[in-house]
Amino acid sequence: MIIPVNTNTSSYEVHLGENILRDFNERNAEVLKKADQLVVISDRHVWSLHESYFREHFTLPFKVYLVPNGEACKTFESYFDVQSFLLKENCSRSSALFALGGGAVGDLTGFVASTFMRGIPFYQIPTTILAHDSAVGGKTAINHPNGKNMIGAFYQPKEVLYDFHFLETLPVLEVRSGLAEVIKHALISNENWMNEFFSLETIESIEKTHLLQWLEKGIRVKAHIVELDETEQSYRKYLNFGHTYGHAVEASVGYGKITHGEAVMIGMIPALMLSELHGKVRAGYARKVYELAQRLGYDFNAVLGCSFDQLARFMLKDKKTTNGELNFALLQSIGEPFVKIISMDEVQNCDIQLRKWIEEGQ
Ligand SMILES: NC(=O)c1ccc[n+]([C@@H]2O[C@H](COP(=O)([O-])OP(=O)(O)OC[C@H]3O[C@@H](n4cnc5c(N)ncnc54)[C@H](O)[C@@H]3O)[C@@H](O)[C@H]2O)c1
Ligand SMILES: O=C(O)C(=O)C[C@@H](O)[C@H](O)[C@H](O)COP(=O)(O)O
Ligand SMILES: [Zn+2]
Repeated sequence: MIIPVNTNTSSYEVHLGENILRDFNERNAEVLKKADQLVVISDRHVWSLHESYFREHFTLPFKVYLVPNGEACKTFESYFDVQSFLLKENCSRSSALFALGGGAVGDLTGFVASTFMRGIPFYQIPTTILAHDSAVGGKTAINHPNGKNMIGAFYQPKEVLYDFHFLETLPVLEVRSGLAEVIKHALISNENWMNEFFSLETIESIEKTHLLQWLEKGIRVKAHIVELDETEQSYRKYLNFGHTYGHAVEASVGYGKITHGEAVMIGMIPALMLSELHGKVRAGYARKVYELAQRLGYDFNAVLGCSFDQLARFMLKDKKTTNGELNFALLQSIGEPFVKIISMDEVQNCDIQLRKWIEEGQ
């Protein structure tokens, strides 16, 4: 299956399906043969699991550079190390990069590609469910102690190659993490789709065919929004649903201590509470999603490990905050997002409510 993405600055395709890595190579052989170097950036864990499949199906010569697993690679150090490797290997403006991994590897590689010799092509080869979101749309970044994804660029990949073969080794924790962004895509786009999740009892009971259909739907939602607004001037803020509070939790507990998806699921609960107040989302909906999250095993305890003051400091640095005002992505109704300025006191009320729910459940 192919999903086209046409933004203001570029057009590319997302190819998705089982065992499609070899097709990718054949399809792009002409262009790739012109490159003087092909460099695969992956993390140590992904490479240890998938090196042989990758080598078997990626038939052109390439070099590989491995970075630390997960969020630990979205640092200035890894950024510098990859750039140094590219220089050592005499890479040039005719080289191309391949991000083989989850969203962390994709975000890092994309940012390196956007700045190496002022920009070289890169390809996304996502290996997680979460990366149905991160590999599409061209947000690339590394973290700063002062906030998530603070240093980055909008820089679109040349192609996204989503070979479902890679997903077979994902542990439940990572499936759960990815599902949070899938649920976000449903919440901001389609109530009927969102209703499908309420019948879920456990992560393990999700059928693979359903999961793959949801990934496709998620990619379509994302692609559509990015096509309307590539650089987050307006509609793209909807894709940040759950992230204002979620990113604050992620940064407060320490990057990589909880998964990104877990943080997003946590952040969507205050966003839904606010949507009940400021939109027409029916009373009790935030609680219903919280209970779904509990059934699926999302761990909300990270919230209790951070003070609201800490969270507030990070929220004030959110990229959507302007002149000290928090611009929250909210829902008018399920599937109908909007953005509204919300006072910190209101967020604190949601935080108090959420902490009560978490403590009651202990
Ligand atoms: N750019 C965007 O638009 C965007 C969107 C959403 C999330 N993100 C970013 O993506 C990151 C999270 O993404 P993620 O959870 O995919 O990334 P990740 O790269 O952190 O991967 C999570 C973990 O799963 C492991 N892993 C990856 N693929 C595997 C596989 N096939 N089998 C077994 N283990 C595997 C990794 O080694 C890592 O330990 C965050 O940094 C988040 O900020 C970016
Ligand atoms: O693509 C987008 O736009 C998103 O907001 C998708 C989010 O899921 C993703 O986590 C993104 O990296 C967050 O962006 P940020 O600008 O808040 O760092
Ligand atoms: Zn996200």
